[in-house]
Amino acid sequence: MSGTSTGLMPPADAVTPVRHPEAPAPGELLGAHYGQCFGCGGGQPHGLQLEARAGDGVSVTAEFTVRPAHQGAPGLAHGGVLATALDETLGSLNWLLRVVSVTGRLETDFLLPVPVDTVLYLEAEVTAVAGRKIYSTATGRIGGPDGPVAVRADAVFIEVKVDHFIENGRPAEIRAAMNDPDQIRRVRAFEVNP
Ligand SMILES: CCCCCCCCCCCCCCCC(=O)SCCNC(=O)CCNC(=O)[C@H](O)C(C)(C)COP(=O)(O)OP(=O)(O)OC[C@H]1O[C@@H](n2cnc3c(N)ncnc32)[C@H](O)[C@@H]1OP(=O)(O)O
Repeated sequence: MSGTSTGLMPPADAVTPVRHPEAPAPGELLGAHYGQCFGCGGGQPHGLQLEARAGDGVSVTAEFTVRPAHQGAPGLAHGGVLATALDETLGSLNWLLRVVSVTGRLETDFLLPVPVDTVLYLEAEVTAVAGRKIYSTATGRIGGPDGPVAVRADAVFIEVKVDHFIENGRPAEIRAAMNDPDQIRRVRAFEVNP
């Protein structure tokens, strides 16, 4: 069974998403938005270390290999980890729009069990934008990029300013991030005036 709740339906005044003219070229690796991110950061040994690439239009692709640290049942990926992979892939659409946004709502369908060592082939695209609300959808396939869909999600992300993180993040990590020129460079790729 699969369906989409009304909170995920774009309103009548929603517009077609526009790829930012300075977005990374199709095929380009996007890199982590934060080195300590559980979804994409290289500094998290048990994290997903998901690598996303720009696609055509306002879309991305990504791959994630399920490791033993990601189990829920014996030999199978935890559903929350799979939801994280979808969330992270959807979050990397920020690079294509060049806005900063956070997940407001994420609705996930789990269609097939995903064993440890499986590569999950993810695709995500923005479907509509209404003010600060960014509507998007993602799939995760197994067995190859054209294999069966194991997980899918619909989401609404909400555009925020960088202040969202500065005001809400734990001060020690915020200070470290603001003192890291590489982190500041990444934020500038999203926002003109971070
Ligand atoms: C120096 C440091 C640098 C760090 C540089 C990092 C940069 C790169 C970060 C990228 C990160 C990505 C990472 C992966 C994705 C996560 O995992 S993000 C983490 C999980 N998400 C969160 O923590 C979000 C927590 N929620 C919140 O903070 C607040 O609820 C939100 C989402 C900001 C919204 O609050 P708000 O700004 O007060 O918005 P509000 O005015 O209530 O609503 C605005 C509109 O959105 C709608 N809306 C709000 N919430 C929802 C919802 N849940 N469902 C549907 N619609 C909603 C409202 O109905 C409203 O619609 P309209 O009235 O305009 O039609």
